[in-house]
Amino acid sequence: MTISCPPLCTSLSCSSTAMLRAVLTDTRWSSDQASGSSPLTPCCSRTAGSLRTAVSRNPALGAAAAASSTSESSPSGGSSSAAGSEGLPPRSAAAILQPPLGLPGACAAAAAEAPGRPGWGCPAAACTAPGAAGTDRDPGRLRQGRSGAVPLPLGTFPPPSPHRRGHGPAPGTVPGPCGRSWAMAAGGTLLLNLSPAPRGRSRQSGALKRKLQSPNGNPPLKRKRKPSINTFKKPATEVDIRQKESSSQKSTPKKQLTDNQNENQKSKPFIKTSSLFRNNPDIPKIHRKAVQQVQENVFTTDSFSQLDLHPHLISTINTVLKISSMTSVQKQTIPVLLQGKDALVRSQTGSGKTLAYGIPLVQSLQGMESKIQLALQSFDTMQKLLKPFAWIVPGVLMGGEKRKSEKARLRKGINILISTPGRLVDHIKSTECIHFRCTQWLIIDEADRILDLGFEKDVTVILNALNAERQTRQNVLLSATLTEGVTRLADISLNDPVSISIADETQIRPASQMDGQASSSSNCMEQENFAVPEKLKQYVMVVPSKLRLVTLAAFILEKCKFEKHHKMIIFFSSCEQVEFYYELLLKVLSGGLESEQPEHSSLSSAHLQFLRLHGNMEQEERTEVFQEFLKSKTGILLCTDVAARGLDLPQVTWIVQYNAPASPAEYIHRIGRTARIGCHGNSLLVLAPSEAEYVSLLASHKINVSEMKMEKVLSSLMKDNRFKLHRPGRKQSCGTDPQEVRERATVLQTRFEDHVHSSEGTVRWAKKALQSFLCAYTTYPRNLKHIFHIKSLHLGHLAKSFGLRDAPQNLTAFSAAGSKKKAKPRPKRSDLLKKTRGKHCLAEILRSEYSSGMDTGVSKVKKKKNQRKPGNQQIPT
Ligand SMILES: Nc1ncnc2c1ncn2[C@@H]1O[C@H](COP(=O)(O)OP(=O)(O)OP(=O)(O)O)[C@@H](O)[C@H]1O
Repeated sequence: MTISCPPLCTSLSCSSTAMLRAVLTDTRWSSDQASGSSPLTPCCSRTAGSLRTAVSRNPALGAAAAASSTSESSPSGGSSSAAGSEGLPPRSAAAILQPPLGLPGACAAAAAEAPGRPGWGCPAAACTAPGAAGTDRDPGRLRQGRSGAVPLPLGTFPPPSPHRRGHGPAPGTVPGPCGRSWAMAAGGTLLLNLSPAPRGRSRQSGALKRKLQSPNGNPPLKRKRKPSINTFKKPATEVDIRQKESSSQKSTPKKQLTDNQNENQKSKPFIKTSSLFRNNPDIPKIHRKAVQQVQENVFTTDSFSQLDLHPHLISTINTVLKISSMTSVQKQTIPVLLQGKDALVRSQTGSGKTLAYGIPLVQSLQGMESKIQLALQSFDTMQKLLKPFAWIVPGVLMGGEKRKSEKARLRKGINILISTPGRLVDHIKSTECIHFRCTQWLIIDEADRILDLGFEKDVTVILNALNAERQTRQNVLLSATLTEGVTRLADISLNDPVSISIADETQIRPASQMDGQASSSSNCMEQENFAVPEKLKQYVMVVPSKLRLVTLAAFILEKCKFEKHHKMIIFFSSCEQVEFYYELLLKVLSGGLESEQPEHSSLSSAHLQFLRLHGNMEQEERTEVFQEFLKSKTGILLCTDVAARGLDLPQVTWIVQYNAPASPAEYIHRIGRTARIGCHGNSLLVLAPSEAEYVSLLASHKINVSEMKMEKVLSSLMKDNRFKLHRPGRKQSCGTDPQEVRERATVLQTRFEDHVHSSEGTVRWAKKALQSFLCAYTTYPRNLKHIFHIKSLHLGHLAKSFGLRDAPQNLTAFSAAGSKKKAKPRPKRSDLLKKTRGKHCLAEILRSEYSSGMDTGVSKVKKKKNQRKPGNQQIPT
């Protein structure tokens, strides 16, 4: 989004990964609703106009802006007089709002490409998103706000989806605004929305301690545990495994002499790996009705030269971007925006939405009279698009950079401002020179995400600020999914928008029809159908908790080691899990075990490159990781939902959802990181037996998934002799002998457990990861509680998937924190972790993911690697 600054802002866009791509230009904000089938359907008339007029805004801005515009200089690059102060005609401005992501996707790329441009490039830090704490979910107030003659009340947007989970964003996450040129960050409001204090949950405080409930209604699998680790009844084969492993190690001189780890292991007391394959709940048969998925044609045969664009722009598209024909969403959106209309655009992931608004935006701005010779500072797409139009200056506000330098940039003038909502609001409140008098475009990208993250309050502030200074503006609102909240946002931000939906079939109703009806988000969820890329194959695998870790490991080995040439993203529900599994998989799958099978050096040397990305990482490091994964042809990225939206990562072949997303919409965004722009891709959703019904939920949204069998995945271990159980006299392994597969899985599990139990620190680390998983689990929306209820989890089984041999004893209080308080608080509860702890934990997760970069209370993972090592005391708490 381009924000016109003192000197000049032409367009304003806010986006965060899930950002609101908002390009403010002239006058209005547009929103759409992709209803109906017809692509270009005039939207219902809106009352938003009144909103604009009604906006009151601190006059200070305008005045301040005017005053500030006296600054001089030219942008770093130097060229001319920047917009500065004097005399320079105000630049037109465009603003693009995106959800705060921390990832400067394209931005980072751009930054890298333009090293000489100070202050440019995606400042890593995510924007600050002042908490949306004040969110008002009352739809009635929303209506009032938009029609009234008063400024939009803060937080009157559509009720944020109550199901947003906190992680990931992963609840935190967002990959920052990266994938997209503009982004706005989400704010603290998120916390309130995402952490539905386990209402509706009747939990017994002690339940989590061991077994929360017997899976599938079977008799409790409770096993009595004594203090001794040898209490378990041991399955003969697994005892053997441990012993055999030990003896086989002894028989190999190399191992004894060269591997300290092995030595240490041998000296440890014998600890049995409990059975992985016993006492698991039955894997239910997946019942899913075959549904006809919504398909959208990505490409058209029409070329950009058919459009009335500046010849340099067409030439740039063809030669720099190397694109010749338009995608469907571009074909339908660009002409509408060129006509100066507002639009609400819904099109599937990876279909080219960025250029759908980027091209008309640049076309619009290149004609402006005040052409300031500023060095180009843009990222990726916008930077390339602007190549022939050097006078159009883009800028990014995303946090991660000192406010002072951002202010300096604003003072010099920016034509296209890309910002997260929180960061922009921060500047609106604290930067005197900022003004929106010349803002011609507002682009709100990833609108649904912005609302999910609870940024309605920030968006309201921005709308009021814009409307107070300029009534006319072209507005665009884009999203891959269209929720009730998005249509409400469209209603207040767009002016008589054209609704563009690429799906051949959609049942999304116009906002006008939703009023008074589908008020609950759950209803909305039930009704919305999502378009899935045609060449995306979706799989689901039901895996008992105990086997989750080894199955994931087997899957990674199969795809990334044996099949090779795969690039994989694995989604987790919390930052702590990402850190934990990153270290664990790195150490066990691609670390120190190689020397154990020199005879298989060709296989063992296959390089598994693990990366991780989450909101608790410093922005600078996130950017590095993003860039590394972007350029890599293979690799495994472990991440939270910070990478779920907006990121345009080429050549990703597999998306694994190790923890199920909180909504079908989030599912769509995650899988949308592959099969982009007509390419092939695959996705795998891992579910516990008790979660199998999620498949039906997906089917109700016309999302088809095929079943992948756990046994087949585990059989991949037959290809990796590191996990072979050496039995004297055993014949050469052949095929996929189920017994041997189980043995190998147990050997692998033992390796994981050995690593986790190698020190107190790693055990703590594992418990912490487990704890964060439970915390996240409590935040599934109420309408999904029948599928994801913490009472369905078996803590002992779950512990194994974190490499723990026993269920942690001290999670009761924590788990209670996430549940509804039922009985009277126990005496010392307040001193335990309890509710506040749970909420705090979740809050941290969320905040960290969507931080605008301004908050200070979140503990970030330090860049120094040793600080992240398991066992290190500085593990974030
Ligand atoms: N007309 C086109 N022809 C070929 N490639 C294109 C075209 N338009 C865009 N692309 C490429 O397609 C990829 C995806 O585009 P983009 O990121 O804009 O998708 P999106 O619809 O915004 O996805 P999401 O909803 O997941 O954010 C980008 O790499 C972009 O360069």
